[in-house]
Amino acid sequence: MEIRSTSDEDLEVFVDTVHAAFGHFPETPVDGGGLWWSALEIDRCLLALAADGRAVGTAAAHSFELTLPGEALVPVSGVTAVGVLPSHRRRGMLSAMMRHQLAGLRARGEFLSVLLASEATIYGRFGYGPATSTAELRVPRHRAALARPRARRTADAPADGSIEVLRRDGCGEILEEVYDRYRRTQPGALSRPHRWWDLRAGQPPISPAPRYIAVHRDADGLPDGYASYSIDSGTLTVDETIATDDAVFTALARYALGHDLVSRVVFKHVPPEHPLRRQLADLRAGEVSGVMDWLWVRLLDVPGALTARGWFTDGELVLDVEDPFLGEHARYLLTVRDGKADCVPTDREPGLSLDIRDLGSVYLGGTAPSTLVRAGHIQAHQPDAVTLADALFRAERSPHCLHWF
Ligand SMILES: CC(=O)SCCNC(=O)CCNC(=O)[C@H](O)C(C)(C)COP(=O)(O)OP(=O)(O)OC[C@H]1O[C@@H](n2cnc3c(N)ncnc32)[C@H](O)[C@@H]1OP(=O)(O)O
Repeated sequence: MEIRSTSDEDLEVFVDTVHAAFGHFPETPVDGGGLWWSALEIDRCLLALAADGRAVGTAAAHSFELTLPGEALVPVSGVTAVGVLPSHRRRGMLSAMMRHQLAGLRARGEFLSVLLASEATIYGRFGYGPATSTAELRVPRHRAALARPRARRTADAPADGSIEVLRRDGCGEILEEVYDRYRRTQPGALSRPHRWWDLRAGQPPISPAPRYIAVHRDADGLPDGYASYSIDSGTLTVDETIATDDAVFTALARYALGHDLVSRVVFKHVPPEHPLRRQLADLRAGEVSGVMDWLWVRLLDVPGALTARGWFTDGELVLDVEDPFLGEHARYLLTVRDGKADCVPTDREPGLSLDIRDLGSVYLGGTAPSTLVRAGHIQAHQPDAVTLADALFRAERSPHCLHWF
């Protein structure tokens, strides 16, 4: 087997191979664009070739920016389009491509790689851990009243602005600008490169699917949030609600929940613990369903990754980190002072011993280390190390990612 990078002339075979691996036929181009694969960076794609030279496996990487806790923006590779033809599976092709790709990412100086997994059983062995979750919140309209806010200044204070209804086709620049502002302060969010909006490559509201967009504007008329939605058989489905603050989210949710000729509102891609459920007068009216892992994170350089994010509690913790796939094992002293971390090799006794995939899961603050201790995946050598790790790794708010790639 050979693994090689691709160039422009390989695009067709790459796209054909990945579609055959997933068992789909390539979509028909819409106005020359709008296809997921049009956003591929061809020099970042890999083909695995069988002994006879035929392409049998694929993997690709997008160049994104990821927002870490503390509003740190770092480059990451978004691994995607991973596939092996059904005729060539379980012979180690994926493992070989992962090894090749991770080495390449390190050679680029990247310390993090991320992906969305088609199946949750595939990527742990390669050192990826599930770091964010997503869910749908379903609200029947007859139980959609919002409670009166109990705090004086709250997210439910009416946002001082207005909502305008536009069609997707007329407002691409607004969506791009608002999304970009939102993602810079949301831990776990990925950038959406301009090319994606230009090519309409992705899922709604990036893709060409027809959508209405409720655009929220502040008191000065500047867009600061949007909800992209469609209505079918009495269900209003919101693809994504992007808001630069909580009051704007509430205003957009109030708009969706107040829509006439609708019996149910489904908010897709919300964090499972979204405050909107708490804003409903009837706590049981908001049904959280379809909870699933979304962004998987892989650390490629532990000190690089740990010193890049922001921290909110001071402390000192020794982490003993095993990376079975890359055959690495090291012990680090993590020292956090005034929001910044120092991370150096040490031979001190560890507080926690953990697999690199579990470090990926706790890295963005979306999974408490104590949960993985209780699950039997992280070993705690001192009881207070767990309490300290929980305090150290938390983020300013739950990490969340809703970009599909
Ligand atoms: C980020 C993304 O793009 S997600 C998309 C992933 N792709 C798909 O789901 C498309 C359909 N599936 C496929 O193309 C293939 O089955 C792949 C890519 C998932 C696996 O490719 P293979 O070449 O068969 O994997 P490979 O032989 O290297 O297997 C490596 C290990 O993973 C395991 N494994 C592979 N696929 C799966 C799976 N779907 N579920 C559970 N375990 C799996 C193998 O059993 C093997 O385990 P071992 O190391 O304990 O022996």
